[in-house]
Amino acid sequence: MIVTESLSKRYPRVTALDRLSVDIAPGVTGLVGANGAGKSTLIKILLGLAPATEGTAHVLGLDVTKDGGAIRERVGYMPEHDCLPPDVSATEFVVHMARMSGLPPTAARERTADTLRHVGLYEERYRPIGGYSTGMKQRVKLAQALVHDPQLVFLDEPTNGLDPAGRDEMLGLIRRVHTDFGISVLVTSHLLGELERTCDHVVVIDGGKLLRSSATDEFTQVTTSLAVEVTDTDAHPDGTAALRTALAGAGVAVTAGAPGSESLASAGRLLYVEAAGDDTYDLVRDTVAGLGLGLVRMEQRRHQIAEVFRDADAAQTTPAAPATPAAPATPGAPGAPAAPAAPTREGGAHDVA
Ligand SMILES: Nc1ncnc2c1ncn2[C@@H]1O[C@H](COP(=O)(O)OP(=O)(O)OP(=O)(O)O)[C@@H](O)[C@H]1O
Repeated sequence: MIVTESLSKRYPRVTALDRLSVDIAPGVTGLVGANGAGKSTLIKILLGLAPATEGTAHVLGLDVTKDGGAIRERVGYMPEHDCLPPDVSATEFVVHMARMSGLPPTAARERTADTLRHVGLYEERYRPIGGYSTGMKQRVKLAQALVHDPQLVFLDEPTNGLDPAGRDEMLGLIRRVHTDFGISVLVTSHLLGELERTCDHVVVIDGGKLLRSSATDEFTQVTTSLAVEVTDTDAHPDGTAALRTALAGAGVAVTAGAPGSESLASAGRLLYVEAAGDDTYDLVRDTVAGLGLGLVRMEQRRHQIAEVFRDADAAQTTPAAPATPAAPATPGAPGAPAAPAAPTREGGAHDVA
C-alpha cells in the first residue's frame, strides 16, 4: 500500500526524514515516534502535499511526486491540528467535504449521515462544531476523512487531547474502520501502548530514521522471564521481598519493578524471574511453598513495544542525557519493567500509555 525508498526531507535547520525505507501492507499500521520524529512530515509527503528532498514514495502504486491528486482521491486524511470551522454543523461540514471529493449532492448527504452515525455523532451533528468537546471534534475529523469511501486513511494523532475513555473509544472506532469497511489505516501516535492494542503492524521512527518495522505480535513475543506474584503472611508481611531474597539466595536472577501491561492493583508486587528452563518453575513453586506464601500467579511475560524504545535509548544514552526514571534500563534485561523511556531527542520524551 505504501512503499518508500531512502526518503529524506531536509529543512534548513533540521532533517525531518532521513533515508526512510518502509513497505506497508494493507491492514491497520501504527506509525510511532516521539514529538518531532517526522510522522506528520511523512504523511504530508505521502499525500503529495510536500515534496521530499530525495528518495521515492508510492501510495497505492501511485507516485507521490506526480500523482498527488489521484492519491488524495483514494486516501482520506485526518490532520493533527484543529482545522474545523466553528460556526457550521458537523453535517454541513462533512457534506461540504464529500462534495469537494466529487460526490453528487444526494450521495454526499447520505454518506455524511452514515459516516457521522458510524463515528458516534447523532443529534448533535446539527449543532455548530464550535460547541463540541474535543472527542466530538476528533470524530468529525475522522468522519470527513472517511466520507468519500477511501481505500486508505492517514490518521495523524487521532487520540490527542482525549481522556482515557475517549481514547479507548477512538481506538475501537479506528479498528472498526478496517474490520467493518475494509479501509486500511496508517495511524500515528506517540503513545506506545495504544498502538500495541490497535495495530497489526507497527513502524517506529526516531529522528526521521527507521528504528523498526514489524508485526505487532513480533514486538510482543513471549520472553524467557516469568512474572510472579505472591501473597503476604503474618510471618512475611512483605511476601514479595521475602521471595525475592530467597530466590536471589538460590542464584536466580530476579528483578522487581512497576509492571507495564499488568493491572495497577499488582503494581510493585510483581517479581520478574529469569527462567533458565522448567526447573525454574519448580524452584519458584518450592520456594513460595517453603516460605508459606500463597502463589497468586506465575506466568510468562510478553515484551511490550515500549521496550524497543527503552533498548534503543539505552544504547544511545549519553552522560548529558536527562535522568531516566528510577527503573533500571539495562538493554535486553528480560525482567526490566516497561518504564517510560528516556527522551531520545531534545524535548522529545516518549509517553507510555
Ligand atoms: N515546515 C517546516 N519547516 C521547518 N521545520 C519543520 C517543518 N515541518 C516540520 N519541521 C521539523 O521537522 C521535524 C519533524 O516534524 P514532524 O511534524 O514531522 O514531527 P512529528 O513526528 O509529526 O511530531 P508532532 O507530533 O510533534 O507533529 C521537527 O523537528 C519539526 O520541527
